[in-house]
Amino acid sequence: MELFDVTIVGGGPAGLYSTFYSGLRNLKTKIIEVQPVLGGKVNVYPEKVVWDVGGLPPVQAQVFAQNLINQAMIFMPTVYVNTKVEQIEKQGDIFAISTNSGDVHYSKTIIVAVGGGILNPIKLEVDEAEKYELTNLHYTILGMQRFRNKRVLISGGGNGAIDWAVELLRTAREVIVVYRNEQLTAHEAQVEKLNQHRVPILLNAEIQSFVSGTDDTVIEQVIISQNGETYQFEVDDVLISHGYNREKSLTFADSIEPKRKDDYYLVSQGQCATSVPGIFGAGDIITYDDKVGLLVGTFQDAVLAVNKAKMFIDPQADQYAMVSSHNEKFNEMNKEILEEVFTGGNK
Ligand SMILES: Cc1cc2nc3c(=O)[nH]c(=O)nc-3n(C[C@H](O)[C@H](O)[C@H](O)COP(=O)(O)OP(=O)(O)OC[C@H]3O[C@@H](n4cnc5c(N)ncnc54)[C@H](O)[C@@H]3O)c2cc1C
Repeated sequence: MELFDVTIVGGGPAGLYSTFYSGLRNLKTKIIEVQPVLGGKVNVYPEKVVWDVGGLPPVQAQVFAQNLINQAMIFMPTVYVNTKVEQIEKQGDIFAISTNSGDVHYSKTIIVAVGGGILNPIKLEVDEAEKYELTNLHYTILGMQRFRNKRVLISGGGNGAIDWAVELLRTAREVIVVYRNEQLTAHEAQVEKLNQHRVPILLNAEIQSFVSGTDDTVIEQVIISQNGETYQFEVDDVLISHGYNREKSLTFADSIEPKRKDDYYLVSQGQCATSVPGIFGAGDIITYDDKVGLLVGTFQDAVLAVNKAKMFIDPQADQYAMVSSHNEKFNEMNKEILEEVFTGGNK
């Protein structure tokens, strides 16, 4: 049995930064992620530009995710992907973490960083919709180029849908928004951008069916119903942004008390601590007063959670890590980086 100091469940921004910080604090670290790739929710918006992380120039989300992964790997943690944590139980002083592959991982502490859980897009309930998923019916956008000069119909009126509509204005020939409610619920400023570009927005409207062309798997027309009338739109692509269902797969065994009724959450106890000594939380999964559910919030949580884990294992430990400029761990790497700066890469 290999025992780790810290096991981080979830490889999104909170889990990745926890991994880095845990290494910085000399903790033997493991990270477990259910998806085949690390990065968490940031992988849902790879081409979006992220502006609101301090000290970082505006950066495409996919580059940002890769930077986070690179940083997390600096202290060579043990990494499991394609691995779903199913249950956590207490065995004496340590935790046993069971996964879908049947393996059990052992750890002195755990940082739960599962964000919104395992997210699956809410699918469209229209006859035979699945058959178009391999061609021009999308639930997320992995690259803008595909939509260059295309006519794209978007179904949805929340932040996700409207953010995509605004992004698509840069590449698509035409964007049409269809939403079943009376009013869009997205941020006003984004809606205003659509209005400025005179994007047709059909409210009280929903997709009723699709009409394929000669290729039976390609949508050529979308039939929309609105206030008892039906309308037909020629399209190149259809994007459905109706939100996500959260798979509540992670449970806590009876050896772990107290937990909330739905068996998914531990009772939170202020910032990043849970009611269970040795289990901490970071990122979107945890709540506390004035919690910031953004990337910057995940970093603060990660630092707090790791520091608490460190002090749980060693109550005499410093409360937080030495600042990076004084940290001996970076001495060698600093030399390389500075040499590169001074020589402009020409050694
Ligand atoms: C469209 C969109 C745009 C956004 N834009 C911005 C922005 O511009 N700026 C900003 O600051 N924030 C933005 N955010 C918010 C930001 O992405 C989140 O705050 C951040 O991703 C939360 O990180 P997290 O690590 O807590 O959770 P997540 O990113 O959700 O990561 C959690 C990870 O845990 C994994 N997981 C879940 N359950 C298990 C399990 N049982 N076993 C193993 N792994 C599991 C999941 O697969 C996932 O990879 C945006 C969010 C969205 C949806």
